[in-house]
Amino acid sequence: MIKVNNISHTFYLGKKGKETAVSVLKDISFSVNEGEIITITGKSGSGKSTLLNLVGGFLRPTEGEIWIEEKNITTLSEGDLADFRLENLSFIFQSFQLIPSMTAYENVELPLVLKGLDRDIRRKRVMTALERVGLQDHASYYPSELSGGQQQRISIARALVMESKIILADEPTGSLDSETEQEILAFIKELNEKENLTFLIITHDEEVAKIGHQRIHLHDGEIMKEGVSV
Ligand SMILES: Nc1ncnc2c1ncn2[C@@H]1O[C@H](COP(=O)(O)OP(=O)(O)OP(=O)(O)O)[C@@H](O)[C@H]1O
Repeated sequence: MIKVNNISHTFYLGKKGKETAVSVLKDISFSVNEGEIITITGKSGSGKSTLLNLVGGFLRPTEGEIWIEEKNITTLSEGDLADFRLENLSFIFQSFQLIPSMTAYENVELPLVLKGLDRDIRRKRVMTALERVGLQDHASYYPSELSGGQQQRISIARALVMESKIILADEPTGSLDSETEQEILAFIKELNEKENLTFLIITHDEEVAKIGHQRIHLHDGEIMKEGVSV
């Protein structure tokens, strides 16, 4: 389902002709099966976000290929990549990235508006997504009226509403207290088990990493250890 083949990534900083090369990822390979949770840990600066941005198609690798759902995304044009992302990938962020002036309902609805779907279809899908995260009664609340855990659930609903099978998560519990972190992790596990959703989660937290069926640890842009939980 996701295959990362010998990815390397280098950023070039400074003026053309005088660039400094910063090698951030070196020869990374792994694959993720449908319905699997993979967690990627590593210290700050180890390359986790860069790897997530590559798999999400926001960056193109300097070397190597990334295959998602049998498609080599590294060869897609910008337009095709944007369409592919919309159809196949959803994202969850540490900071939730909800729009403060929009209600929970409107935040979840937004990607469907961008997709150009009709109002009736949108309503059905938004209410189903809100039910799936247990917040159907909070549709008219603004983000500031919700707890951190509830805001993350709304951002998960916004990911679910797209009905993609793969969710990429960047420190999904990084802004939550430990009790709420456990609640959100249990919810991610439930979604994974009940709905066979695939998660790629980056985290610096070993506790969060434990939910991975497969675990990768990055050190200075290289895979240092891989593990399979028991
Ligand atoms: N756009 C960029 N241009 C140049 N260098 C970058 C860019 N993005 C990231 N880097 C560098 O790449 C390295 C890895 O950064 P990355 O954000 O992937 O690490 P990370 O493990 O996600 O860190 P954190 O946990 O702090 O978010 C860092 O040294 C960073 O300075």
